[in-house]
This record gives sequence, structure tokens and C-alpha cells, in this order.
Amino acid sequence: MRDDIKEILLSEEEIAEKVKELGTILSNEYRDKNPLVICVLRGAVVFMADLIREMDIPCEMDFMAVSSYGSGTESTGVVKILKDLDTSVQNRHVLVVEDIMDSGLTLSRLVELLRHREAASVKVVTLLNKPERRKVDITPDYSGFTIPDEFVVGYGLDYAEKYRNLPYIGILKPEVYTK
Ligand SMILES: O=P(O)(O)OC[C@H]1O[C@H](OP(=O)(O)OP(=O)(O)O)[C@H](O)[C@@H]1O
Ligand code: HPA
Repeated sequence: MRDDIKEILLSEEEIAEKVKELGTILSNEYRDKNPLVICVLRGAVVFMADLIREMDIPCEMDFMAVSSYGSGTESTGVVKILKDLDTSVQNRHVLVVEDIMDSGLTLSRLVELLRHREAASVKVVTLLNKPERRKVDITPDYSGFTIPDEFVVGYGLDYAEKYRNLPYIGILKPEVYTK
């Protein structure tokens, strides 16, 4: 797997430090609010697992599976809900956890849906933000790293379902997805 990586963008240590910082900020923000923390499957699962262990407040979690990339590197523009929440968000403070905001299509669709379901508040935390690629007007409420317009994998992020288990975030060699 390492041979397919052009460059390590974020090391395990850099990620761990950032996740700790975000955990502290979110603990202060959501103290006494018993937030419903929503993991957007599948990419966010690694970030979510680390983040909630850096949040020293009561919270609940639930999962939603959506997909817009299929097996490619460009959003199809169609955000499919593959698995919905088991919990009602009505009157709950909702924190959506994502691995990356790229075109913004996935999160704008999700935020709209959760607001429509009458959540008390909806905020988004993303580990990575690629603002150069934005196709809709959305900004994450909390973001770990702003990254350049490169296709990245690892720490949950995949290309065609591969590389999610890399412990760091690396830039994928373009020849891997152009061949
Ligand atoms: O801002 P966007 O352009 O919408 O891109 C971000 C979304 O794309 C990826 O999901 P993907 O559809 O690849 O599914 P996955 O989480 O299962 O990898 C990623 O995990 C985000 O959910
Ligand atoms: O750079 C990326 N890598 C993996 N999945 C993604 N989904 C949107 N952007 C990316």
C-alpha cells in the first residue's frame, strides 16, 4: 500500500495532536448538551473513534451511510443515503463528524436533511477541508486541516475501498487512479 503513496501529508502524530485539540474545543462547546454525534460512514469511522475518546462529556452516537463517490475520485453529485439514523434528531444538538469536505455536496445535503428533521442545532466537524474544490456554499464549523487539491487516502479515507487502514494521510500517486 505504501508504494501507492506519493507523499505523507499528515503523520499519525500530527493527526493525534489535532484530534486532541478538536476534542477539547468540542467538549467545551457541548458540555451539558448531551450531543448526538453522527458518524458519516464509512470514511469518518477512524476519526470518529479517536475524536469521541478526546471528548470528556456525555454524548450519544449514531451512524449514517452515504455515498457520492462510488469507486472514482470525482463526486457523482448524487448523494445516496445507504443507511439512515436509528435515533430521532428532533430537538437534539447534532454534531456531524466527517473525514473530508471536498465539493461540499455530501455535507450540505446532510445538514439540510437534519435541519428539516428539526434538530435543535446542527454543526459539522471535518478532519480535512479542501476548499478549492467546493461546489456549494458551505463551510465546516470545525476543521482539523485545510489541504490542497490532491486526492488523499488513509485514516479512514479510501480510493475504491482501499487504503482506509493506513494510520496516516497520504497523497495517492495519480497513476493509481488514472490507469
Ligand atoms: O464534499 P464531498 O465532495 O461530498 O466529499 C466528501 C465525502 O466523500 C467521501 O465519501 P464517499 O462518498 O467516498 O464514501 P465513504 O465515506 O464510504 O468513503 C467522504 O467520506 C465524504 O463523505
Ligand atoms: O481526497 C479524497 N480522498 C478520499 N475520498 C474523498 N472524498 C472526497 N475527497 C476525497
